[in-house]
Amino acid sequence: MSATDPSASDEGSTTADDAPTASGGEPAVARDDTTPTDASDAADAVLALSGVDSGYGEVQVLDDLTLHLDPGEIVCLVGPNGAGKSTVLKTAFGMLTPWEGTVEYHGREIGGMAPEDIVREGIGYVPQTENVFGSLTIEENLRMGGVARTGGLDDVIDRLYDRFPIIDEKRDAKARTLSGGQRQVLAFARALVMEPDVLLIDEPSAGLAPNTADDVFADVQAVNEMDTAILMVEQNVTKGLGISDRGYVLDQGTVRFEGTPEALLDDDEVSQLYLGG
Ligand SMILES: Nc1ncnc2c1ncn2[C@@H]1O[C@H](COP(=O)(O)OP(=O)(O)OP(=O)(O)O)[C@@H](O)[C@H]1O
Repeated sequence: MSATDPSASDEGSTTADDAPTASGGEPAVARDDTTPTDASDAADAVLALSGVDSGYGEVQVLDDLTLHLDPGEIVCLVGPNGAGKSTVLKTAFGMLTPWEGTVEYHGREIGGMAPEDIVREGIGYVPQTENVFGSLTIEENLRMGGVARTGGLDDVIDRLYDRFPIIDEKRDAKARTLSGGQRQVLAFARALVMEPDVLLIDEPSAGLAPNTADDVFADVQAVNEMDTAILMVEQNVTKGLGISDRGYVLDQGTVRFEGTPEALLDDDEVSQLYLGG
C-alpha cells in the first residue's frame, strides 16, 4: 500500500474517496501524519528520500521529507518560496548531509556521500545559476563535465552534439557568449557527459523569456528521452507539471500533496494554498 494508492488509509487524510478528482483521473493525495508513506511505493525507485531532515548549519529546512523518483520519470517539485525544494536537490546530491533519514540510489544508501562520488554513481545536478564556465568554450565545458570518466569521452560528446545541434554549432565559442536558453542546454549537456540515469535540475526556466523557456522544457524532455529520470524544481508550475509524470507540493520542508500533474492542478486546496489560485 502506498500514499498514491487509492486503497491507502482513509483515516483522517484526504483520500481517494473524498479528494476532488481530476478529470476522472487519480486524485491529488494530501500528506499528513496519518498518511502512510509506504516504502513499497519506492521499492523500484532510482532515487528515494525517506524521512529526511536536513538543513544549513543549525537551521533545519527539510522535515521528515519522503519522496521518490522511478526509472524514466520526470517528477516536478513545486511549492512556495523557501519551501525547501532546492534543498531537496542539494541533499540528494551530497551537498548537504541528511541529519535524519535515508537517501537511496537504486536501493543503496548515498546520504552524505561526496558530490564527486555521487556523480560517478550516476546522478547529475544542474544548479540554477553558475552551471557553466563562462570563460571556457562549449567544448571545454563538456570535457570538464567528463573529467571523472574513464573512457569514451569523445563518443559521448559527439552524441550530445548530435542531440543538441545548438551547441554543436558553437563548439569553439566561449560559454559566456551563449543566450540564456543556449546556456541552459550546455548545462544539461555538461551533466549528461557522465551519462547519469538521474538528473537533478533546479529551475530550468528561471530568468528566461516564455518562448525560450518553452524550448528549455522541450530540451528537458529530450534529456528524459535519453533514459534519464529527472527530478526538477520549477517555479512555473503549469509548465513544469505539464511535462512531468508526477509532482510533489512541498511546504515548510515536507511533502504536503502528491499526485499526477492533472490531479495537483485540478485540486482546489492545492491550487488555492500553493499554486496561486
Ligand atoms: N546556503 C544557505 N544557508 C542558509 N540557509 C539557506 C541556504 N540556502 C537556503 N537557505 C534557506 O533554506 C530555506 C529553503 O530554501 P530553498 O532554496 O531550499 O527553498 P526553495 O523551495 O527552493 O525556494 P525558492 O523557490 O525561493 O528557491 C529558505 O529559508 C532559505 O533561506
